[in-house]
Amino acid sequence: MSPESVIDLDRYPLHELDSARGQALLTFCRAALDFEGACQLPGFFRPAAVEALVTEALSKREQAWRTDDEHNVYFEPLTDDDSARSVREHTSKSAVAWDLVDGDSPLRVAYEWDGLTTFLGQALGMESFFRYADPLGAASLMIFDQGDELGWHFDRSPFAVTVMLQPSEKGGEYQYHHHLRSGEDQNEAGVVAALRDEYPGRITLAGTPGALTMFRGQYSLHRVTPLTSDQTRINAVLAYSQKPDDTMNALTQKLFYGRTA
Ligand SMILES: O=C(O)CCC(=O)C(=O)O
Ligand SMILES: [Fe+2]
Repeated sequence: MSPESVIDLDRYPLHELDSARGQALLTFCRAALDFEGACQLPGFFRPAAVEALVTEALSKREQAWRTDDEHNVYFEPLTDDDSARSVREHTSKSAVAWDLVDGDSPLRVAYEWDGLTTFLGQALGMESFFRYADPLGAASLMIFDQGDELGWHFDRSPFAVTVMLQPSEKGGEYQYHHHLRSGEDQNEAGVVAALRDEYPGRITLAGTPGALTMFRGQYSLHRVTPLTSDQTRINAVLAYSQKPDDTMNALTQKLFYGRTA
């Protein structure tokens, strides 16, 4: 399978980034990321690839690692005062690790193509940008069932990349508050207000099948709302690092995938 059969290069010319359309695409992505902290490209994966990946994810359900945890927005120890650290969030989902993804999976074909890595690094404005070398966490398939959600949180990584494969019917939406904090200002009052649904400017992104989303989740508080109907939400999470050959530590592997590798 070729990258071209997975990614719609007719619409998104990743193989010709120097062309006028390629440059316009990069300008569009950078502007969207600056403007609202996220850039969504609908129809990025072709329908046949999306369909194959939904089948693949569901066929690996038994091997997926199920997480069901309480945490705060910082993934730091919960406190019992009235700070943002004390607010309990819930996250549950099932993750199919990278080493379980098929050799000829459309996800592997896309992720391992340098053309995609180069494009994402340039769109996200990163001077150094590498595929993650982790055998479990490089690219994963995430499965959300009824009641599953990702509680409000800030990411550790400055950027994240996902591809929607099967949206949920009800709930399962990506919501965020753009730039709620910064490197200099934690804006704890704003965080507490957002957690109480009392902060303006909440943005909701509903992904369509095949849509690629880049977002900056380190300063934007975000979540995936609980799924309230039984249609499974499935997406792929593509991980990258600013360092070459970067991996997770064993503890993080255990937390996300239930094992080390
Ligand atoms: O599933 C999503 O749309 C968001 C994923 C996310 O926020 C994360 O993996 O930290
Ligand atoms: Fe996140």
